[in-house]
Amino acid sequence: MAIPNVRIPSRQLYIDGEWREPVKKNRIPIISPATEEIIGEIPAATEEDVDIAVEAARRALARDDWGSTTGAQRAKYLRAIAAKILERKSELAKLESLDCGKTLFEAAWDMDDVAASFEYYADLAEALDSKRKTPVDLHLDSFKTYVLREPLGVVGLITPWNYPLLMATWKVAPALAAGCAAILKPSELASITCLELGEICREVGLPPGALNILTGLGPEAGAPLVSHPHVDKIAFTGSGATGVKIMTAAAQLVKPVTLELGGKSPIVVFDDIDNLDLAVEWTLFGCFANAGQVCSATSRLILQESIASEFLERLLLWIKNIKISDPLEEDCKLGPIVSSGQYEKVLKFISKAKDEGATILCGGERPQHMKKGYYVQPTIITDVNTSMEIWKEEVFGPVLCVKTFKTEEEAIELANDTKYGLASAIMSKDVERCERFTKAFQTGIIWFNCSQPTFTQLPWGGRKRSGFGRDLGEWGLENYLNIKQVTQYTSVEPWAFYKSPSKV
Ligand SMILES: NC(=O)C1=CN([C@@H]2O[C@H](COP(=O)(O)OP(=O)(O)OC[C@H]3O[C@@H](n4cnc5c(N)ncnc54)[C@H](O)[C@@H]3O)[C@@H](O)[C@H]2O)C=CC1
Ligand SMILES: NCCCC(=O)O
Ligand code: NA
Repeated sequence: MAIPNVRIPSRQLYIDGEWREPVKKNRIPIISPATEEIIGEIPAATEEDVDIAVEAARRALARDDWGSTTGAQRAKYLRAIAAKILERKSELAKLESLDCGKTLFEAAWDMDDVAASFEYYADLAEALDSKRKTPVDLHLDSFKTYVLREPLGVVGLITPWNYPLLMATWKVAPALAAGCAAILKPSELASITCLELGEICREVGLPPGALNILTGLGPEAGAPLVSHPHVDKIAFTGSGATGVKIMTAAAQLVKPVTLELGGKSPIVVFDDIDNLDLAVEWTLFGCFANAGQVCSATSRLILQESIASEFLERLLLWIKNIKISDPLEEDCKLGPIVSSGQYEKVLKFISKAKDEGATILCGGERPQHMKKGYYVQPTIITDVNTSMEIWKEEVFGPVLCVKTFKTEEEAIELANDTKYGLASAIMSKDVERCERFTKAFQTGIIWFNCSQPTFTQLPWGGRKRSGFGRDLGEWGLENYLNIKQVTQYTSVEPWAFYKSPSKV
């Protein structure tokens, strides 16, 4: 096994610009998904710590060094954070790989994306200065009006373990760019790099309380954040079940939420593709990258019948080349699932598919050569029907299920046959057909002739049970802004709605 030359820092909660022991002094072990060993621990926040962090955030907003900053001033902090991420890229990538099991290559990719997101929102923070106050011309002599874009306030950011620092960044960077004070609650399954973000913020001198990081369990640290009366908004990425709990709790206070809740996304492959291998590779990447633990994973392959057997044969050949190993090993292309709970859940999905009559074309078990760790072979499931659980539910593992179609109408019907609506992909050389599918797909993200490439500038989010609201791009920034209209009466004439007593 590769021995990582990286030390896991021992950290406390990051509150008010300082490391602070949780009030109840609880800690949670970090379990390596590759070895099943305990490799460290993280602090476990509870309601008491949430209260302290919320107060620190409120004080930051009330202080000039954060609450009265211009976008350009905040951009300097964001750029300094980006620079530190890049400086520590190799160490952070290793920490993330150790923590959640993603391959070192993908973790390094993510760190580049993290730095790029901070840079991107630094640009948007600067641009915000000229858009902060926008006059609206009513073409009236007696009124002058304008619209202000202001920071929304204290925001709670609750994030998952599949892209630990990147998912946090998609929320932290725009929240800070907007001028909010934020409380980040990363997943208890992968918090190491999010705590390092705290250290980076301390080093770059981010004003105390602007960002607070509370690690801990969902019900203990996440739920009190959602129900806290002084948290003005919750932005969440994670499971549908938790999304429902968050929306229900937030509704009691009429608190706005944005929810990114994953999916069961289709990839539709037509027989007119010029290059079979190209389509095969995108199909694999779309479902097996990050061991399939991707909210937008295209985990339903909808394949034109005329090329089905040839396509599946090619898939099987390509799968043989996927190196399954410790994620820190060079060229590893498939690491373990994040935790024993998630591992068991993935295997249960596979065995239920078998019980329901589907065929496991390949994979379906732990790889023989991996004696320890939560590894699952890349798995392809055929003979699937639309009432099976494997067709309907998000697996969040390296499991692809396949159905064939004859006509375009049938393909669209199968693609949209899901309660989710995050992403869809189509592989075809017919541009007009791709455009017809763009209109027909009931999702927020559409890929043509690829699956998964994600760019900071573009909106990210879904519809149906995949949630609502958008991360990334300018839409990501809007999440953290309050829109305030100001209407000024400029006439010297009385309004004259009531009869003036002076005229009686
Ligand atoms: N949309 C996405 O990107 C993700 C989807 N998932 C889906 O969720 C399934 C389960 O994964 P989990 O880790 O259990 O996801 P989860 O939704 O429980 O966890 C996500 C975050 O929510 C927090 N949380 C949990 N309960 C909470 C509560 N009552 N109030 C406030 N915050 C709470 C967690 O601590 C974590 O920070 C996966 O199998 C997958 O299907 C998981 C991770 C990411
Ligand atoms: N490529 C980023 C995917 C993000 C997500 O799983 O939520
Ligand atoms: Na972990």
